[in-house]
Amino acid sequence: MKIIIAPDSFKGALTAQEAADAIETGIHKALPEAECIKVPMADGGEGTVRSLVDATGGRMVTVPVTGPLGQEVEAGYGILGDGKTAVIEMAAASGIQFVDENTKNPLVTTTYGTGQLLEHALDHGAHEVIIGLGGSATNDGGAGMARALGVRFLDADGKELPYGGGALGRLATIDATGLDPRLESARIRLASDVTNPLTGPQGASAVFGPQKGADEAMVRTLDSCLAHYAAVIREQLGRDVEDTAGAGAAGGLGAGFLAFTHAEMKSGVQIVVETTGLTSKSMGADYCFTGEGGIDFQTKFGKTPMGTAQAVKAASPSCKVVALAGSVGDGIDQLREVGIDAVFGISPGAVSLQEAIDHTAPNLTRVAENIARLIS
Ligand SMILES: O=C(O)[C@H](O)CO
Repeated sequence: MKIIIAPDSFKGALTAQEAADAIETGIHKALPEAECIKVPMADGGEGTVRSLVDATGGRMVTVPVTGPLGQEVEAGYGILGDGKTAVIEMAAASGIQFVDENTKNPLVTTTYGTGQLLEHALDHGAHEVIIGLGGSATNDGGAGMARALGVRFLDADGKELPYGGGALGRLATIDATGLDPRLESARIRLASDVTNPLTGPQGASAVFGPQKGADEAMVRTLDSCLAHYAAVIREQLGRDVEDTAGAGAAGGLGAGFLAFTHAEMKSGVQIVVETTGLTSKSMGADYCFTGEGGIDFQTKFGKTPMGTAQAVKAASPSCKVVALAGSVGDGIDQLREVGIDAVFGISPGAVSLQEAIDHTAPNLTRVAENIARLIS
């Protein structure tokens, strides 16, 4: 019997690799002969770098870069097992965790450090880069990222603008002549956590600005700065990035990548499926065990268990897909439509969140073993 084990991480408890190990232990207690193939998964959100590094036998690299407030921070990214693909989560360099209640200020925060990570990856031989967008402290449209890669953003007097989305209203000229030429040929795939446009009521500033410290007046300022930025990009670079789905991700970093590189925007789980080779590994599979910390109807909008189920069933239509979750929310019946045949909560009873987190591995093992006993 061939069983694919392809969970996401269980946030705060286990990496995807650790979750897969715990599930495998349970299955082997009941089905010692089963051929288990472990594929740590992710959907582009937090944990994606770790899962892809683990799934491909890659390695982590840590680099000092400029944090969102201009401070030095240590940021990690992954080089995958093929040695030529880098995976960067923008939040590692420019994330919300680097600011606090007193310092968060999306008028001034910058994605410069994300650009430095990308440059470091190119310097170390990456030809393909996967960038996870989301969890940012920034609202600068990716101008900081582009600046780190050689673009100059000038005001009407020809002076370089300071960091931050609040300065973009004064943008007069984009000088992209110094843009790193390696970006011409690098394949960049953006794994976005949202599909919002750059500006407007559904845009980066209106929807995500408040969580980064913007009040109503600041949201209006930031939104008009990004609209002006998009207009200058349109005029001077001939690219229209304002309304593209995902352009508003990570404070408009999506738009920055679309404006200054040949990046393609894709669903995060799709990128992970492609990179791990999940579909080909699933040929002839009888069962698939997937899972995530929390599962509910939203899982069908592109989260890991859904993307996993679709990839596995594309390879083996008769494969049964079982999802294990720390918490099971409303509407899980809807998940059958997207290929998840059954969902099991792993908690043994009413316990505190901390207890549930602490016991995630043995709980996964116990439930996987019991399901495997039914199968056997
Ligand atoms: O970083 C952000 O702005 C949100 O996570 C949406 O991408």
